[in-house]
Amino acid sequence: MASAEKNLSQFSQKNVTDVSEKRFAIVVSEWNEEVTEALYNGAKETLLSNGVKPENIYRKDVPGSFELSIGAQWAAQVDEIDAVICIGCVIQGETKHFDFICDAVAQGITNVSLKYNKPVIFGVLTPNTQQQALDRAGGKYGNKGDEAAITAIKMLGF
Ligand SMILES: Nc1c(NC[C@H](O)[C@H](O)[C@H](O)CO)[nH]c(=O)[nH]c1=O
Ligand SMILES: CC(=O)[C@@H](O)COP(=O)(O)O
Repeated sequence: MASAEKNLSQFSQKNVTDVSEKRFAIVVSEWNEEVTEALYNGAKETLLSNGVKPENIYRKDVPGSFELSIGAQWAAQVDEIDAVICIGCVIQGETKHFDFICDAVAQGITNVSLKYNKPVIFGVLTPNTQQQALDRAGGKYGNKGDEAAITAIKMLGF
Protein backbone atom coordinates (compact mmCIF):
# COMPACT_ATOMS: atom_id res chain seq x y z
CA MET A 1 0.00 0.00 0.00
CA ALA A 2 1.58 3.29 -1.02
CA SER A 3 2.18 6.00 1.55
CA ALA A 4 -0.30 8.10 -0.38
CA GLU A 5 -3.02 5.62 0.66
CA LYS A 6 -1.90 5.11 4.27
CA ASN A 7 -0.79 8.00 6.46
CA LEU A 8 2.54 7.08 8.05
CA SER A 9 1.52 8.69 11.33
CA GLN A 10 -1.68 6.72 11.80
CA PHE A 11 -1.39 3.28 13.41
CA SER A 12 -3.38 0.86 15.56
CA GLN A 13 -2.70 0.53 19.28
CA LYS A 14 -2.39 -3.23 18.85
CA ASN A 15 0.76 -4.61 20.53
CA VAL A 16 1.67 -1.20 21.95
CA THR A 17 3.31 -2.26 25.17
CA ASP A 18 4.61 -0.61 28.37
CA VAL A 19 7.96 0.90 27.40
CA SER A 20 8.45 3.11 30.47
CA GLU A 21 11.64 1.26 31.37
CA LYS A 22 12.89 0.57 27.82
CA ARG A 23 15.91 2.28 26.26
CA PHE A 24 16.01 3.35 22.61
CA ALA A 25 18.93 4.39 20.43
CA ILE A 26 18.14 6.60 17.44
CA VAL A 27 20.88 6.67 14.80
CA VAL A 28 20.46 9.66 12.47
CA SER A 29 22.04 10.24 9.06
CA GLU A 30 23.26 13.80 8.43
CA TRP A 31 22.60 13.67 4.68
CA ASN A 32 19.38 15.56 3.71
CA GLU A 33 19.42 17.07 7.19
CA GLU A 34 16.12 18.98 6.80
CA VAL A 35 14.36 15.67 6.22
CA THR A 36 16.23 13.53 8.75
CA GLU A 37 15.76 16.09 11.52
CA ALA A 38 12.01 16.03 10.86
CA LEU A 39 12.04 12.24 10.92
CA TYR A 40 14.05 12.23 14.16
CA ASN A 41 11.69 14.69 15.83
CA GLY A 42 8.73 12.57 14.81
CA ALA A 43 10.34 9.43 16.17
CA LYS A 44 11.36 11.09 19.45
CA GLU A 45 7.94 12.65 20.03
CA THR A 46 6.21 9.35 19.29
CA LEU A 47 8.42 7.53 21.79
CA LEU A 48 7.75 10.17 24.45
CA SER A 49 4.00 10.23 23.83
CA ASN A 50 3.93 6.45 24.31
CA GLY A 51 5.61 6.58 27.70
CA VAL A 52 9.33 6.38 26.98
CA LYS A 53 11.38 8.47 29.42
CA PRO A 54 13.47 11.28 27.86
CA GLU A 55 16.59 9.98 29.57
CA ASN A 56 16.08 6.63 27.87
CA ILE A 57 16.38 8.00 24.31
CA TYR A 58 19.96 8.10 23.03
CA ARG A 59 20.81 9.87 19.78
CA LYS A 60 23.91 9.18 17.67
CA ASP A 61 24.63 10.80 14.29
CA VAL A 62 26.37 9.26 11.26
CA PRO A 63 27.52 11.04 8.07
CA GLY A 64 25.21 9.24 5.65
CA SER A 65 22.69 6.43 5.40
CA PHE A 66 25.39 4.00 4.28
CA GLU A 67 26.88 4.37 7.79
CA LEU A 68 23.58 3.55 9.49
CA SER A 69 24.43 -0.15 9.59
CA ILE A 70 27.64 0.25 11.57
CA GLY A 71 26.04 2.95 13.70
CA ALA A 72 23.18 0.59 14.47
CA GLN A 73 25.65 -2.16 15.35
CA TRP A 74 27.57 0.06 17.76
CA ALA A 75 24.26 0.91 19.42
CA ALA A 76 22.78 -2.61 19.42
CA GLN A 77 25.88 -4.13 21.02
CA VAL A 78 25.19 -2.07 24.14
CA ASP A 79 23.34 -4.48 26.45
CA GLU A 80 21.19 -1.74 27.98
CA ILE A 81 19.71 -0.72 24.60
CA ASP A 82 16.43 -2.48 23.89
CA ALA A 83 15.79 -1.24 20.35
CA VAL A 84 17.50 0.82 17.66
CA ILE A 85 15.77 3.19 15.25
CA CYS A 86 17.70 4.13 12.09
CA ILE A 87 16.78 7.45 10.45
CA GLY A 88 17.90 8.39 6.94
CA CYS A 89 16.87 9.78 3.58
CA VAL A 90 18.42 8.56 0.34
CA ILE A 91 17.27 10.62 -2.67
CA GLN A 92 17.66 9.25 -6.20
CA GLY A 93 20.39 11.04 -8.18
CA GLU A 94 21.65 10.57 -11.72
CA THR A 95 23.53 7.34 -11.11
CA LYS A 96 23.10 3.89 -9.57
CA HIS A 97 24.68 5.11 -6.31
CA PHE A 98 21.17 5.33 -4.86
CA ASP A 99 20.58 1.62 -5.46
CA PHE A 100 23.83 0.56 -3.84
CA ILE A 101 23.21 2.65 -0.72
CA CYS A 102 19.60 1.56 -0.30
CA ASP A 103 20.39 -2.10 -0.76
CA ALA A 104 23.38 -1.94 1.58
CA VAL A 105 21.46 -0.15 4.32
CA ALA A 106 18.42 -2.41 4.16
CA GLN A 107 20.55 -5.56 4.32
CA GLY A 108 22.98 -4.13 6.84
CA ILE A 109 20.27 -3.05 9.26
CA THR A 110 18.59 -6.43 8.94
CA ASN A 111 21.86 -8.20 9.68
CA VAL A 112 22.40 -6.14 12.84
CA SER A 113 18.90 -6.89 14.08
CA LEU A 114 19.36 -10.63 13.61
CA LYS A 115 22.92 -10.63 15.03
CA TYR A 116 21.98 -8.84 18.25
CA ASN A 117 18.43 -10.25 18.48
CA LYS A 118 16.96 -6.77 18.91
CA PRO A 119 14.53 -4.66 16.90
CA VAL A 120 16.53 -2.45 14.51
CA ILE A 121 14.01 -0.35 12.63
CA PHE A 122 14.40 0.85 9.03
CA GLY A 123 13.28 4.47 9.26
CA VAL A 124 14.90 5.37 5.94
CA LEU A 125 13.12 7.25 3.17
CA THR A 126 14.14 6.30 -0.38
CA PRO A 127 12.32 8.88 -2.53
CA ASN A 128 12.85 10.02 -6.07
CA THR A 129 12.62 13.69 -5.18
CA GLN A 130 13.06 16.10 -2.26
CA GLN A 131 9.34 16.80 -2.32
CA GLN A 132 8.48 13.13 -1.94
CA ALA A 133 10.80 13.10 1.08
CA LEU A 134 9.19 16.16 2.67
CA ASP A 135 5.73 14.67 2.10
CA ARG A 136 6.81 11.69 4.27
CA ALA A 137 8.68 13.66 6.94
CA GLY A 138 5.76 15.47 8.49
CA GLY A 139 4.03 16.42 5.27
CA LYS A 140 0.81 15.26 3.65
CA TYR A 141 1.61 11.58 4.06
CA GLY A 142 2.63 11.81 7.70
CA ASN A 143 6.01 11.16 9.26
CA LYS A 144 8.00 7.97 8.72
CA GLY A 145 9.79 8.74 11.97
CA ASP A 146 6.50 8.23 13.79
CA GLU A 147 6.06 4.91 12.03
CA ALA A 148 9.60 3.81 12.91
CA ALA A 149 9.11 4.63 16.59
CA ILE A 150 5.77 2.85 16.95
CA THR A 151 7.25 -0.13 15.10
CA ALA A 152 10.07 -0.33 17.67
CA ILE A 153 7.55 -0.14 20.51
CA LYS A 154 5.33 -2.83 18.99
CA MET A 155 8.29 -5.15 18.45
CA LEU A 156 9.17 -4.88 22.15
CA GLY A 157 5.64 -6.09 22.83
CA PHE A 158 6.13 -9.21 20.71
N1 LIG B 1 23.41 10.59 -1.61
C1 LIG B 1 23.06 10.27 -0.33
C2 LIG B 1 23.98 9.74 0.58
N2 LIG B 1 25.27 9.53 0.21
C3 LIG B 1 26.34 9.29 1.17
C4 LIG B 1 26.41 7.83 1.65
O1 LIG B 1 25.34 7.53 2.54
C5 LIG B 1 27.73 7.58 2.40
O2 LIG B 1 27.80 8.45 3.50
C6 LIG B 1 28.93 7.79 1.48
O3 LIG B 1 28.76 6.97 0.33
C7 LIG B 1 30.24 7.43 2.19
O4 LIG B 1 30.21 6.11 2.67
N3 LIG B 1 23.60 9.42 1.84
C8 LIG B 1 22.30 9.63 2.25
O5 LIG B 1 21.96 9.34 3.40
N4 LIG B 1 21.39 10.16 1.37
C9 LIG B 1 21.72 10.47 0.10
O6 LIG B 1 20.84 10.97 -0.68
C1 LIG C 1 21.91 8.62 -3.42
C2 LIG C 1 23.13 9.37 -3.79
O1 LIG C 1 24.25 9.09 -3.40
C3 LIG C 1 22.92 10.42 -4.83
O2 LIG C 1 22.50 11.60 -4.18
C4 LIG C 1 24.20 10.70 -5.58
O3 LIG C 1 23.79 11.44 -6.70
P1 LIG C 1 24.33 10.99 -8.16
O4 LIG C 1 23.78 9.58 -8.40
O5 LIG C 1 23.72 12.00 -9.12
O6 LIG C 1 25.83 11.04 -8.10
